Amino acid sequence: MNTHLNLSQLGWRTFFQQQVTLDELETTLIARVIAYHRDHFIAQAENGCHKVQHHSTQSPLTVGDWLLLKQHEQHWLYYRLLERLTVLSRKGAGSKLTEQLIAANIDTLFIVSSHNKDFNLSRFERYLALAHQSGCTPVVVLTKRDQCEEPEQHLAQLAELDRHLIVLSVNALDNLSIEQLRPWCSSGQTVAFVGSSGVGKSSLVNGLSELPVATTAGIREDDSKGRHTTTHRALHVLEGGALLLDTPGVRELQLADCQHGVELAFSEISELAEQCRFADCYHQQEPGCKVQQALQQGRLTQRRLDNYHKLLKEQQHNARSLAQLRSHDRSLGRFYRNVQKDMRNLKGR
Ligand SMILES: Nc1nc2c(ncn2[C@@H]2O[C@H](COP(=O)(O)OP(=O)(O)OP(=O)(O)O)[C@@H](O)[C@H]2O)c(=O)[nH]1
Ligand SMILES: [Zn+2]
Repeated sequence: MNTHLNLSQLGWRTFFQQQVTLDELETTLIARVIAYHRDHFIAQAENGCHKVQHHSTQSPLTVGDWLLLKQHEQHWLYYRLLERLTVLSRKGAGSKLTEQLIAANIDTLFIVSSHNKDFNLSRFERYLALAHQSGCTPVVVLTKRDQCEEPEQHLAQLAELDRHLIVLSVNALDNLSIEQLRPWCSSGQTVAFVGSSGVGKSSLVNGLSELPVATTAGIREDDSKGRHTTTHRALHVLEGGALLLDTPGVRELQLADCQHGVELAFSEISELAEQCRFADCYHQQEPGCKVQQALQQGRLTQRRLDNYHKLLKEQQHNARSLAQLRSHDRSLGRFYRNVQKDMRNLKGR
């Protein structure tokens, strides 16, 4: 990344500015996290990149976060995290339930799928719920238009899902075709791409970049022994000035604490459900169920209703497990504090 980006090119805007006091403006450095590691991160400020130590006791950070840093001798120290405009998170990998921050302050989430067997409405619904929950604007990009006989069919199905949804249909290998993505890629905007393997995400990214992203991906930094090491950079500048947020692992998205996002992604079902006779209607056999009525009248498909129930169930399961985990963490924290207090009391005796 060009080390001479100014704050607005890095995505700075009024929402963040309003959180900084006059005193902080004078005494701290504003920076954005562009790469993240277990015990330190790389933050980019107007005066260049800085390696900053981070401890597990400090609030968790993720790529895209805005921070205030304070100088101490030769080092920059993490001082304060600014409130996020959007945050993308997911359930932790494997059976261990933790909430993982994927990225923060993304403006546009490009949901990529191809115009072929990968095209799957339920998968779109999952991604849309996630985008809505995070606060990012979802833009669906259908690739491989050149290999599809009837791309219009897919467009019609997506319009049925949500007629306000922005859907672009492209040949990712044709630079003229991917110009359609440009309106979301201007300077100061932060974008990310999600979608299954092989749908054309890299092709899109490379088509939108001045340089192949792979060649710009390394950051050289000096480790504690003065050796040069290279780390993966998660924010890249696209042609036109947008920042591309690219981290591994966004592909196996699961829902966590995402009921609001599911309700937004299935807004017509939520609206119907509000009119059901019973407030706790399961939309199965209950009399006066507006959802079942819409199904029978062909205004709603069984597939969509099933996926709505499936995603809600999945997110409820995750949310419950997360709540248990948090309460466990809290009681563990209390236990440690009590032990520390006891030790102090013992020593003080
Ligand atoms: N004809 C055609 N081929 C495409 C298009 N988009 C991608 N491809 C091809 O599909 C293959 C996969 O594309 P990638 O861009 O690597 O897909 P990806 O989503 O980045 O895949 P992962 O890196 O596995 O996540 C490549 O051989 C591309 O050349 C398209 O719109 N039209
Ligand atoms: Zn009902």
